[in-house]
Amino acid sequence: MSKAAATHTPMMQQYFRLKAEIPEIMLFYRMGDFYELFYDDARTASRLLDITLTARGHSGGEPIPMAGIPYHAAEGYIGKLVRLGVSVGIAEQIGDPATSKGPVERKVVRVITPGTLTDEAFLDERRDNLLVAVNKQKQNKENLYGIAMLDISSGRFVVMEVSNEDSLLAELERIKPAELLYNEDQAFPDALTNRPGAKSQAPWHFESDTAFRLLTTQLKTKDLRGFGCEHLIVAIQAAGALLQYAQDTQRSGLPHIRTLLIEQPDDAIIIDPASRKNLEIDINQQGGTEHTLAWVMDRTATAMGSRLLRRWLNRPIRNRDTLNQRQQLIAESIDDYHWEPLHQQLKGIGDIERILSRVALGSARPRDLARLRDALARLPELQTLLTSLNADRAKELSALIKHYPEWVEKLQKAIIDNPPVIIRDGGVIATGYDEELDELRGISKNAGDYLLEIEQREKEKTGISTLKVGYNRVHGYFIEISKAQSEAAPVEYVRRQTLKNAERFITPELKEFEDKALSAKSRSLSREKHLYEQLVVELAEDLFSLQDTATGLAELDVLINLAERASTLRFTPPKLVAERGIEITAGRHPVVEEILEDPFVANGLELNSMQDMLIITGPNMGGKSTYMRQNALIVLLAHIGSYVPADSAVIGPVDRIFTRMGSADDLAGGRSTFMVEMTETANILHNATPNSLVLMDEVGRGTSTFDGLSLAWAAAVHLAKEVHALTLFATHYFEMTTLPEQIGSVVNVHLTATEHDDRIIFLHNVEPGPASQSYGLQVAQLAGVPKVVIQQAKDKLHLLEKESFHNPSDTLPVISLVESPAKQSIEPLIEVTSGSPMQSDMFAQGPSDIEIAIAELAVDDLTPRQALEEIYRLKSMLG
Ligand SMILES: Nc1ncnc2c1ncn2[C@@H]1O[C@H](COP(=O)(O)OP(=O)(O)OP(=O)(O)O)[C@@H](O)[C@H]1O
Repeated sequence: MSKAAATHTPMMQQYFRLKAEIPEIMLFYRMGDFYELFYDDARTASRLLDITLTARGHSGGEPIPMAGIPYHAAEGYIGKLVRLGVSVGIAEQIGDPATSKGPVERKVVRVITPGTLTDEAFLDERRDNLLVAVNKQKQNKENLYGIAMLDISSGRFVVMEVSNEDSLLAELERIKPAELLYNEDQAFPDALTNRPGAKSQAPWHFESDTAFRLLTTQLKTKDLRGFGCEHLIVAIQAAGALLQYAQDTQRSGLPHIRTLLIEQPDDAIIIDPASRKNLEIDINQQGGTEHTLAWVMDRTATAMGSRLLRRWLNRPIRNRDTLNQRQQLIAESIDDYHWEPLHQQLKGIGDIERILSRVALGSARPRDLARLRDALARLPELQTLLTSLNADRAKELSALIKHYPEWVEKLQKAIIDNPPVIIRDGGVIATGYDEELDELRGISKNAGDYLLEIEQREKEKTGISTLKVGYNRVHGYFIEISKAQSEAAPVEYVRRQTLKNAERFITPELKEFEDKALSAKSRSLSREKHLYEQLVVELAEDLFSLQDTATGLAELDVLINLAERASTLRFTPPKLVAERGIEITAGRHPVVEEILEDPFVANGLELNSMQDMLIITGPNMGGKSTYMRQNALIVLLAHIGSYVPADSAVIGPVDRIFTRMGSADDLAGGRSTFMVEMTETANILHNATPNSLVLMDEVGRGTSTFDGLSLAWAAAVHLAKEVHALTLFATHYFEMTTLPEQIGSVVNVHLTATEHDDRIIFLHNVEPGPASQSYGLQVAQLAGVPKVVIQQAKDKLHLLEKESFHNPSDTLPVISLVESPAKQSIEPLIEVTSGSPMQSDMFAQGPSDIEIAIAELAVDDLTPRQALEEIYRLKSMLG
């Protein structure tokens, strides 16, 4: 303790001791009915929570800044702080104030951090809340990254390793950690360390031996071989740091963490952060959840199902057997609407996954147990419904889910129908569950009746008419008999008090009643608490089996949900095949179709080894982006096991989905729109494979026409000739439509539109061949650009078209491909030839006559007179 601290009051000294245990964490220090915060914690809390900053006395001669939060309202404030990324430590009084010398003993009983939340009140029920640790190691000159993640509210604990920084960032974008721990001795990119909730940890947290010991102790195993991850050293070190942190914050065992799962990057379709954003899987471009794929696909009955569905959508898998098994269950559920009663049953199940974690951590609330009781009571009916499905996965899930008749009976007997939120004030345990509790409750409730009963009985027994039972605070319960009759009191009556006209007695029975009655209330409360805790402990003994049940129910919920969606939205089962390619007939965009009031125009797609790139042209607003995205979403849905919005779909292996689509500046990252566009393009060119689905939308539009077109061209050529990726390439550069003439596997398609009364009508049909017209001005008119501007644009367009006709060498470039001799050579040769009807580039015109004249002036050689003449000449050229 510092010298200054030594001059503090004993209470403040205790505060400092506790604060030193968790220096980085905001400390809530319990004082009676308040939590008090001091110094910087008080200042920060006052700012963040908008609460008054005051002072509590002086310490070391200085006023102590203080902010107070009422105990009963603490939950709301803590929730707000944690959502803002602040971790909170709770110091409770654990000593007995009556017997304490000096300040009552206090202890930090819990630390609540953004990534280790379990309370229902703090969590978003439809979103995983993950704690993640990352670690890095050089291996053969390459970096290897280890990632460990834990959902403490379900016990799911996963490790993985990735081999480069991009993959690391991509995984983090998928996982979206609420809190992220990284080794402070290692260099990580700003994109990682600047994430909200990122925290550096001392390097020794990541030591192998400690990690191994912690993990084997937690998982109760001798080594990690059983989990198949003993070779993932870098990830295991991260897992050790993570587990240590979780244990430190929970300050209790974590029995619900019992296994370690491995995610292999190759098991899933890889989606980089930009593509994830573009595809709007569960978060839209604005950061909301509306109009996303999850928004359409999620009608799950339980919150745990909803979270699992989001996990699936964010990590589509590639294992065809698993996917086919899911499809099989969906198919059977659609038959005869089997999904409907199952969905109804699941609705009554609730979020038992999170309830069970709270059971494991000993923090389950009465309503948790009531919900668990109601959920378990539904299992027999649900199991019966499941038996009507023959799919292998249905049988496996049924085996996982099980029955718990003893628990249903016990919980039904133990917990009242609608228990209060907390156990503190009692009223949770039902009558008839425990004799002792019933008796204690009976005493406090029926004390009056009982006393009358004793009085009546004693009167009859003794024949003393003046006998009555009474109570005062000093002497407690007594039997009072008038002086005159007091001699007739039986021998077991013990004299307690003599009054002027009466004697007061006590009997063993009354004494016993007194003991019971006086303490009945508090004893019934503590008995109730004890019984409750016992129930939670006993439940925890069945934890593993109950957790399996929750896992099975969550998956069943997702699959039943997919069956409902398929049936309601007219989806069909995709065929997953081993041959490369994608063939879709009448595909639809699941989200646009939902939002659109007009009918959605379905479009097919055919990509295979003979034809692996489509150049897509068509007017703005014609539906190019929609078409490209719908194909990516169909592929994605097929890889969670879902049916897809198409009349039919045959899908070969897909290892990655890349999208390069409209982007904004990355101002925070210091990158312009064009820079973002090119970074994403580079990523695709480097990493795409023949099995990758690549969507390129208007590549090159962020720079001058010549540069943009050249880049777009070169990128397309590289993808078509070198990578052979399955590519959809939308462009407004009409010149790109000549590519199929040079590369056999590239095909033109276009989105159709037609003109009616000078207005454009979009037909949204994908047809073979290039678009014949661009309709840019019509779309601008549609968008409300002022009439005079449209007219001016039309005039300019005519002029440009005329000039391009008369003076071909001044106009647009058409690019012809020179066979690229080597793999690296992706540079096209630009030849300036005839113009194009599609797009004219005002800025790409050659210099005007007047510009040429000015450029040719030899200014230094002119006399003043000649200079004046030149000015006249130039001016006349303007006229
Ligand atoms: N197949 C379709 N059926 C019905 N409506 C469609 C279809 N495709 C697109 N649309 C409608 O057209 C709008 C514009 O589509 P989209 O953004 O895909 O056009 P685009 O060709 O990519 O335009 P731009 O070139 O300006 O980016 C969509 O928001 C949707 O309302």
